[in-house]
Amino acid sequence: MKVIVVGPRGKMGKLITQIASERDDMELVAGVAPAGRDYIGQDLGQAAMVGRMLGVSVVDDLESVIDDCDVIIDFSTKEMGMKVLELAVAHEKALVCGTTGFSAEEMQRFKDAAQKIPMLYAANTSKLVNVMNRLLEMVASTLKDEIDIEILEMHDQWKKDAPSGTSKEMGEIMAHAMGKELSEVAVYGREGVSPREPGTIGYHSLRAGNIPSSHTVFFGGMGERLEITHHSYNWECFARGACDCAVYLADQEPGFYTIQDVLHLE
Ligand SMILES: NC(=O)C1=CN([C@@H]2O[C@H](COP(=O)(O)OP(=O)(O)OC[C@H]3O[C@@H](n4cnc5c(N)ncnc54)[C@H](O)[C@@H]3O)[C@@H](O)[C@H]2O)C=CC1
Ligand SMILES: O=C(O)C1=N[C@H](C(=O)O)C[C@H](O)C1
Repeated sequence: MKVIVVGPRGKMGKLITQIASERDDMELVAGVAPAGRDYIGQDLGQAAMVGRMLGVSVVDDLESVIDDCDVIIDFSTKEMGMKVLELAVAHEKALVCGTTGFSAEEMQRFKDAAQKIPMLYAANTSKLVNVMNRLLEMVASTLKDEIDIEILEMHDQWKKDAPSGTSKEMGEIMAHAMGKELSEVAVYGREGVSPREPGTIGYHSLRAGNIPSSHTVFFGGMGERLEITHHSYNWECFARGACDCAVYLADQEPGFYTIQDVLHLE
């Protein structure tokens, strides 16, 4: 399975390159980075700091290498994500996108593309987060508006989007489990709002230092509280999951896939 990594110098891109280079079922064919970077033209192993040469290059033009691959893995920016999607459709290549921060309209473009290509979008490629999502669904569907739900997510100081893509997915899963849409129940920040509006899901984003990713959902009852938390210590769990998604997608027909399909969690 031949793969192109977009953003191979990023936190995720470096780890995806490292892990893909160690797997027998993946073959790296190129990295794609922004024009003007001093590592354009370098060996991908050197650019991604893998510690050895990989015998393929980093280029600044996806279109020049896209026909060499089976699957593109993109963890970059939402602007680049839209460009990658357009090229993937034009060249009928499978695409794994883990970038977050897309609008509802942009997300619809991924779904529309699935008519032509195998498309997998996952705001979080950690196995444990996706198991956690099932637990959240169970609590929300069992207790519905008997409980107050608050989500606290923490990430590094450089993260471009808030709230995180994962917390949006978690909110959607719990809102649907209660028979609602997230847009009806989400409240972003509660400073100055008292008392708490019943039936809402509160969002709180904290950005500090180099925290990789933490998500806690608080279920507040009367005289009791349940907290379900996932902490990542680094970005490895997401990169491993992204590689699993790419291998899964290489064998699929055009369609919209999620990590639930990869993990057989449906
Ligand atoms: N789905 C998941 O499990 C995860 C998703 N993410 C998301 O992935 C995205 C990237 O996260 P990080 O790696 O932490 O960011 P980062 O800022 O470390 O890396 C982004 C990379 O994209 C590259 N890039 C930007 N514009 C580009 C262009 N035009 N052409 C080619 N490359 C371009 C940058 O050069 C950089 O190397 C974010 O949206 C983040 O929220 C991050 C971790 C896990
Ligand atoms: O930017 C990150 O780091 C992460 N982003 C994703 C998100 O927005 O949910 C996934 C994970 O939390 C790490």
